[in-house]
Amino acid sequence: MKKIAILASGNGSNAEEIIKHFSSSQKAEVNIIASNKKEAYVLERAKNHNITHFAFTRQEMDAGVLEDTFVQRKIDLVVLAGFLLKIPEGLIKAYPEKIINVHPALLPKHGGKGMYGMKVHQAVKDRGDKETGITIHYVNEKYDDGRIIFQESVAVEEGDDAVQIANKVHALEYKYFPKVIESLL
Ligand SMILES: Nc1nc2c(c(=O)[nH]1)N[C@@H](CN(C=O)c1ccc(C(=O)N[C@@H](CCC(=O)O)C(=O)O)cc1)CN2
Ligand SMILES: NCC(=O)N[C@@H]1O[C@H](COP(=O)([O-])[O-])[C@@H](O)[C@H]1O
Repeated sequence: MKKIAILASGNGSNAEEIIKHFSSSQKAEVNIIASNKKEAYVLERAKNHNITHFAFTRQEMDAGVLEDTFVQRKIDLVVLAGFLLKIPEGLIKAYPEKIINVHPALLPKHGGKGMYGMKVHQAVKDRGDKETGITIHYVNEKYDDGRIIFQESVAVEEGDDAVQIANKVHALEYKYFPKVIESLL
């Protein structure tokens, strides 16, 4: 049974879709969920699904709590699902090409420091892009710079506001992220 760890900083709707996708799988399980925000709703979702979960501070992350925990639990794949801190070198070294992230745009467009959540969708709107989408990529030491694994696009229509764009992107995430994760295990 392959073991998945999820890192998230907020609501956790992607985490929930991943949990549901693997809930009856013989191949893999969501083994642990962790957040840098003790009040993040993703931790409530983990609790509701009886999945081990914990909160950590930036200092604890920089001291190696994530790689220590994940190596001890024999985690096979680390999944970033709305995680908003930079993954430190220690975790990347411990999990080379084993940390993946979903970005809510078609990288290299609208990526990098400061580009997360609604900020991304507002940028798509402000730029007047005719399409947006999702990018699933390996995580390296820079933001949104790792090797791209998968992209899917969706049209941005004239009257779409940032929230409507976000909803379209979320639909793509829920449809494809769990399947791409499964394909990597
Ligand atoms: N080493 C890496 N760490 C992370 C990556 C990555 O590619 N390499 N991806 C991000 C996820 N992400 C985009 O997909 C992303 C998340 C957050 C930011 C950002 O600018 N964060 C702010 C802090 C926000 C906060 O504390 O609430 C910042 O760094 O100032 C950019 C991109 C996850 N980690
Ligand atoms: N740059 C990183 C970034 O913006 N990630 C985005 O945060 C959202 C988290 O939603 P969720 O907590 O409901 O899954 C997702 O749309 C994800 O693509």
